[in-house]
Amino acid sequence: MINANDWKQEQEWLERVTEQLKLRIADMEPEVTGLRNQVTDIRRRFWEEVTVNTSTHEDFEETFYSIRQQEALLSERERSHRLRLRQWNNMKRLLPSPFFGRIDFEEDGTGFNESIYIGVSSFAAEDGMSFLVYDWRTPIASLYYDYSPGRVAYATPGGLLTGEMRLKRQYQIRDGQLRNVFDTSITIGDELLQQALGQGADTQMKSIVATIQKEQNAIIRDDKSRMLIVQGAAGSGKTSAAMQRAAYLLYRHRDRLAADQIVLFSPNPMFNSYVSTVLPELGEENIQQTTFQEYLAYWLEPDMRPESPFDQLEDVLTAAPTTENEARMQGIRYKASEAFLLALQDYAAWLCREGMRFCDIRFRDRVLITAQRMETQFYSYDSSVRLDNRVALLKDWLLKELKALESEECAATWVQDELDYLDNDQYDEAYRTLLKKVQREEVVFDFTREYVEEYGELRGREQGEENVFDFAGQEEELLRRMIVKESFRPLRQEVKRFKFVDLIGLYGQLFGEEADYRRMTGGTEVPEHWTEIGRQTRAKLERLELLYEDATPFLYMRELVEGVRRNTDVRHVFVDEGQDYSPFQYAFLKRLFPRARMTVLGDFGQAIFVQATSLHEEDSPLVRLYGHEETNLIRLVRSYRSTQEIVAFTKGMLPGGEEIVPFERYGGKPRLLKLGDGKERDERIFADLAVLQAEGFDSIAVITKTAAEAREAYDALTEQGGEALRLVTKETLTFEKGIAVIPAYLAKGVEFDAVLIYDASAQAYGRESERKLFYTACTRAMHQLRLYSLGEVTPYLRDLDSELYEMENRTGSL
Ligand SMILES: Nc1ncnc2c1ncn2[C@@H]1O[C@H](COP(=O)(O)OP(=O)(O)OP(=O)(O)O)[C@@H](O)[C@H]1O
Repeated sequence: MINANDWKQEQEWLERVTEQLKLRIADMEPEVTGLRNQVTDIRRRFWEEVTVNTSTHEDFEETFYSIRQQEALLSERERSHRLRLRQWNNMKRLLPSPFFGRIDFEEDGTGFNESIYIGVSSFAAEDGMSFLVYDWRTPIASLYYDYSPGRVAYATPGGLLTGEMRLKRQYQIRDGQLRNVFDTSITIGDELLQQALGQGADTQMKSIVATIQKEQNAIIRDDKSRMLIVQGAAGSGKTSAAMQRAAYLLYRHRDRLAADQIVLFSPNPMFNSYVSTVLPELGEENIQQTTFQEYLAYWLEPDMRPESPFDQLEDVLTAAPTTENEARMQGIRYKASEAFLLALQDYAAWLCREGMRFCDIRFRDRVLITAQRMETQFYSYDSSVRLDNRVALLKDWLLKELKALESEECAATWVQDELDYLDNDQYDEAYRTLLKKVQREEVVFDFTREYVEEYGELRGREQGEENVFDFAGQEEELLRRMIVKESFRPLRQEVKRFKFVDLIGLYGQLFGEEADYRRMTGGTEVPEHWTEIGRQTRAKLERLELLYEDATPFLYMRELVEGVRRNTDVRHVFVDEGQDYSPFQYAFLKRLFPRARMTVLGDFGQAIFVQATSLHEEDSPLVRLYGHEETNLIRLVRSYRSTQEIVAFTKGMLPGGEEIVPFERYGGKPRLLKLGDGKERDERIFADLAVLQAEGFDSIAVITKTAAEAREAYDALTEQGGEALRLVTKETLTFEKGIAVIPAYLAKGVEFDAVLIYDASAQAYGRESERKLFYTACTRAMHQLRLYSLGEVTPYLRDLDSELYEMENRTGSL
């Protein structure tokens, strides 16, 4: 705390800033409202203000300019309104807590010591010459996060500025009232951080701008790397850093970066809702949020059904040790690897020589163009032309062929049958609608104009002049063409969408005999259990299903064949829980977003999927993706989420966990309860839930291993009388307070006041491969962790110092 005099001065400064804010908010209100009204007014009267006359060329030109002028006026007002509204909203956001930090800084050579107050946005003095509050994202504010008092330096667009920091101070201001002031020397206020972390879990992630730590600041402000990789322990603030980084980037590049040019890949839909308020809280629009699964579904044909990653994981978790399951595991690993990516590239090269597969083009139960003809045509092209370009040539050829076939088809008997169905009214109706379309210049198909022109002309002649030729014959001919053209339309569209390529056949053909696979992919190494992997893959493909591990390679192969689809608008791709993506998926993302920088945040300690990617190795596929030069690898080892006791317990079960440093915040030790049977366990959990709620813990999770177990636990606890329980499934979209029953893999990325591990027995968590899943579940706890075990306890706790937790046996004694 500071002395009384300082306190008084700070109080006065706060009052001054608050008063200024209030004045400016009131002053600006009429301007903001005025601009909004003007915009509405211009929109409403847009056409009244425009002179529309298209009689002559000059009139037309005048009309054109008049519309352009009106448009320019509207967009100028809209821009001013947006700008002023933003300033106004920023001031309103500042009002309850105008600043949270201050540094006193004397820049070398100036002899002038300036007090810099830092808040969630900038607030300029009325003269516009100085700032009463600096936005936390300004270059000078980085001093606050990076240094303690003493010699300091910060980067500006004009170069490095050095000087002396004489003071660093933190404030707690609530509802405009000064509550606390701390002078800090080393890191940013342990006091503030203590208070922030001591609070209960929330259904929405909070912004951390007042307490960003130095190593997190490096992530937030990294503006140079093409690839930024953050390996951080559970609860080390990776997601928090990612969200503040988005806010920082939007601020720094406001003139050229919009919120929808940043995409965040989240672990599940519920997580999207959890982080969705951070940016609006910071005065920024939300960035695009999606899951990889959503992205796959978007790119795949609607009739393909990709498996969800959670179903894949469930299969892995519940798999008995059979050859079939072992093969699936091998398949997942292999299909996630760089080796498979390279194999597919080799496969594309092989397809240039042989093996392409096409689908017959069928029409009314007949084959119009056979796959065999396409193949012959395809391999007649110059062999130096790339695969996708050759496929494009074939597409053009097919469209031409279809045109010729279409003409021939006019004579077919089915066309006559259709013609017979048209009665006179339909003839006339068709004529009238077509005529209207032409008059409105909304000609949809080429034939319409042709038909209407000729038909109209014929009618004119019929009515006025002598009928010199066979009118009925001509009309029938036109209608025949119209009918055939309409029926061929879907064929043309399918050709344009490359439906003539048998993608499923192409992918399936890879998974045949081992020797064939080697031949097609240039001698690639083949994983163990190849025959079984192939059988499983093809069985799914036959049902138009794709295993999760196949979805990305399948899309990748499609791109090799049909050409790359790219999103060049997106400038930043953030991948949270980055350890859960395969090297293959990263390579795919890189191709998909060629103009984007990538930020990958994750924790290899929480790598629960078989296809996990290491984030911390200097020479991982992830580092190789953009190369060492363009990659920055940051490690976070300080964990903020859980109490010291919970971190000490959880890190003990993780190989390499010793390096994790807990933040000094204390609560009770984790409790391990050994119980006799399921009923006893459920009764005990039920009672514990009541106690925890009575102690004020609002957000509690009963974490299970699988979805089926979550359902069981939910039913059992509901039977005990628990009414307010919520079962979380992979479809759950929102994160809510109360008691959640949730499988561990869906609890990724989120946190709870108290966590109860439903089954911590060796039977549930016995395999080494599930250690990280167990660790992930336990690290969701902020304040309290309880583990319930029927029979033998999971071996992950075997080597733990028994001092790290409290053990309770059946009788309830410790
Ligand atoms: N600098 C900070 N100031 C205040 N709170 C922080 C800070 N850094 C992290 N936290 C808090 O720590 C908790 C964990 O943060 P976050 O969820 O970002 O961690 P994470 O590394 O993404 O965790 P995990 O990998 O386990 O999901 C959150 O409650 C967050 O608000």
